[in-house]
Amino acid sequence: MTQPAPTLCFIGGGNMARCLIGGLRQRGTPGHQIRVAEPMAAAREALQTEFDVACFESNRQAAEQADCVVLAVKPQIMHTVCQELHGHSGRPLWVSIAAGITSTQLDTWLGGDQRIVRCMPNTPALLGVGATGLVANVACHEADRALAERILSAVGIAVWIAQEAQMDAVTALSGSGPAYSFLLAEAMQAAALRQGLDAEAARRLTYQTLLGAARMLSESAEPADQLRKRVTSPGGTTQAAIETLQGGGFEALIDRAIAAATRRGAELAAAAGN
Ligand SMILES: NC(=O)C1=CN([C@@H]2O[C@H](COP(=O)(O)OP(=O)(O)OC[C@H]3O[C@@H](n4cnc5c(N)ncnc54)[C@H](OP(=O)(O)O)[C@@H]3O)[C@@H](O)[C@H]2O)C=CC1
Ligand SMILES: O=C(O)[C@@H]1CCC=N1
Repeated sequence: MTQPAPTLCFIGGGNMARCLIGGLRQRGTPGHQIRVAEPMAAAREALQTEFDVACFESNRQAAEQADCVVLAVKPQIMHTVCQELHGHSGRPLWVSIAAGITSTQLDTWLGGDQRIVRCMPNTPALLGVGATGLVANVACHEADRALAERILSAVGIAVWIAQEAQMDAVTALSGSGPAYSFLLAEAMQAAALRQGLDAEAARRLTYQTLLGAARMLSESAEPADQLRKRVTSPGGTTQAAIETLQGGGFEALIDRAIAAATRRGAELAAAAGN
């Protein structure tokens, strides 16, 4: 028997909410099942036009009768927003996408004894190829976990994480991860220009190369290091590039970047208070 479709409410209609809403709409969630609270009138109008969803200025009004409320505001204002939603009568499942903020903080701010799934999606959700890590608090039932997984797996893969303490690392890896790939794309294009390619050729060749590599990673049975070795002819061009990258501390730099992002998650939580 098919389950009845849940009503979702997004608190905050910014970048990440738009990616999730766009991904859900493109994959068949009807607009009338999605409500969005967004303070800016122009942004509400744009959301309504683009996605045919109901938009509200008031967070409480938007959250009314929702089965699941997705908290999609910045970590810095999450405390204030939760206080505003405190006492919500419908006892929805809360799904937070905020970096850093813990389920214990959310539970306290929302009044206690709340069912909360903390998750970390990423922007490729817009195209249905997102990657989300999730963790449920102890108050959640199997049905809550199933609902959260259903929502997030509609826009990509959803991976349950063993311990909430690991969510900052998930944020650093896959939440922020698309930006690392975009930075690589920017750097590759700039370098190609310096080697004499024109901008359009550099752009097209860079994008298709990253797309091809991503598809090989996800569709081939071989791990990344094997795929890399297949490109790297001994004494050839790739080896020259890889040696330059590794000589410059590429792996150590990535390690430090992911560690910095992980730390920043914990700092955001600490700054938000209890
Ligand atoms: N961007 C990303 O790639 C990812 C972001 N996240 C998380 O998603 C959350 C949102 O980030 P992001 O979408 O990038 O940020 P945005 O600033 O784009 O979105 C936040 C939205 O919340 C709105 N807002 C501000 N104040 C309130 C309020 N009091 N009540 C309701 N809505 C409000 C903002 O409106 P206005 O613009 O008018 O202030 C804005 O539209 C963050 O917690 C972030 O950690 C998670 C995964 C990936
Ligand atoms: O940069 C940020 O803090 C958010 C969380 C992950 C991606 N963007």
